[in-house]
Amino acid sequence: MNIIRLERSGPASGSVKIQGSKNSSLSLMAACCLSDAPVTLSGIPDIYDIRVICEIADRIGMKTVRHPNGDITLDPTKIHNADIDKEKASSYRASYYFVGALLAKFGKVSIGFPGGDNFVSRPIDQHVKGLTAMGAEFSFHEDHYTVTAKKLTGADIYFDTITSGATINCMLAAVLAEGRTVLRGAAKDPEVVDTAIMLNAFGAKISGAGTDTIRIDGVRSLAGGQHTVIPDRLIAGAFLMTAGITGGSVTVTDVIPDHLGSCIAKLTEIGLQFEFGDQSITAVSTGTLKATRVRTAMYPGFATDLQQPLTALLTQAQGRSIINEKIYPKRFQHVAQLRRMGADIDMRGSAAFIRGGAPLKGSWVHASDIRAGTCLILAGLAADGPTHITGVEHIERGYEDALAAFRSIGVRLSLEQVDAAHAEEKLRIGSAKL
Ligand SMILES: CC(=O)N[C@H]1[C@@H](OP(=O)(O)OP(=O)(O)OC[C@H]2O[C@@H](n3ccc(=O)[nH]c3=O)[C@H](O)[C@@H]2O)O[C@H](CO)[C@@H](O)[C@@H]1O
Ligand SMILES: C=C(OP(=O)(O)O)C(=O)O
Repeated sequence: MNIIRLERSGPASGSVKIQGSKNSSLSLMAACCLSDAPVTLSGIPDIYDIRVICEIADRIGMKTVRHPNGDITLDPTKIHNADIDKEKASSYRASYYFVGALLAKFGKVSIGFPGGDNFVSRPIDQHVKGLTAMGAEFSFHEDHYTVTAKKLTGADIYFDTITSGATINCMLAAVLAEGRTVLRGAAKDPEVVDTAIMLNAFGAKISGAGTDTIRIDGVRSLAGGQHTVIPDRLIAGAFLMTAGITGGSVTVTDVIPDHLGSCIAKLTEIGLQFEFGDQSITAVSTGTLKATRVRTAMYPGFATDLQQPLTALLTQAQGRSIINEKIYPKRFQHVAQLRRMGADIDMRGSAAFIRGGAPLKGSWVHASDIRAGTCLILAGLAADGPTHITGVEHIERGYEDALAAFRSIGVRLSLEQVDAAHAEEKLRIGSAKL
């Protein structure tokens, strides 16, 4: 099996070109099914979830071609069924977008349950509620679910909670539905806006994306075209934090600075300084960090996907920090791993109390999901001795080439092959010491 080995590398220094957004790409790729002509997408990262989508697309008849310049062309003109491979659908989270994207055209979608990072509970009741209001019927089976709709009709939908997934899924379904759909309490995330911009360019009638009320007037068909995905604000945020934990200077390029507002505000409270270009942000840190309090929230609040790398950063901040995880109250799998490295963190319900300044020591640790992986890389940069991270496949779900990106700012890390039994033994010894 592969592991990442890294060690303290001094102040990070240099610049990183930020890849296209994973979460937006997942939505855009599925949204292409709505079109009646080929679509070319630029900036789609070459990551596990995208490769799975290409395989799913291939099986339903949507040919995808990755060009030498990295663009992907998807041809939805020959889609012949909406029977989505169960296992592939369950190997990543956002497979549910195929429901919204195929329901109007086929009247029935069969698909595996969503997978992806597991934070104990990730319900889809708001997807069910929204699509049901538009005329869909769900039926749940052991390893898959089916959604049928004789006709999709516009509806007034009040979400019970703010969800980017259900907002996008209902928006996709509404594009070819009959009449007007109004989504109230909609998510304002940049990924929602990116999807709406692309669909509008192809002929959809969506207004209000980026606010909490989105109106969609159904159209008969969409022409294809070209679209460039937005940059990955979550990867960019984690690189800014790398400057903080190493006392260095890191520039992220090809970003949209506005998408990182709450992250930058929080890092400023902690003591980082920033310079902005039109499409770049430089974070500078002396390495002296102040404790803070943070509550995760939906956009434009502090993103839950940045909570894990922030936890690593706060283990090195002077004083007591409190992180309150409001989106996924149990998203703290990384805490046990940080404790193994010497971090002083108490958990009370959905809050982590971090006494900053405890020295970290390199250890064997497991990345249970993408952002836990980023968190452990950051912690490893503040630790004495080498850190060995297992669960590399989770990190690879989010990063096109995490090693190259971290190396470009001077981080010393490598991918090593080890015997799985050896890694398990090392992790077992580490947890027995806790
Ligand atoms: C592929 C993708 O884009 N993943 C992101 C997306 O996940 P995902 O789209 O799954 O997350 P949502 O925005 O839907 O979830 C936000 C909140 O709504 C709740 N909820 C969601 C749906 C539902 O039907 N019922 C319900 O109660 C969730 O439990 C959570 O508390 O947004 C999350 C929150 O920003 C991020 O962590 C993920 O990286
Ligand atoms: C939770 C995440 O992804 P997903 O929703 O795809 O599991 C993430 O990107 O941090």
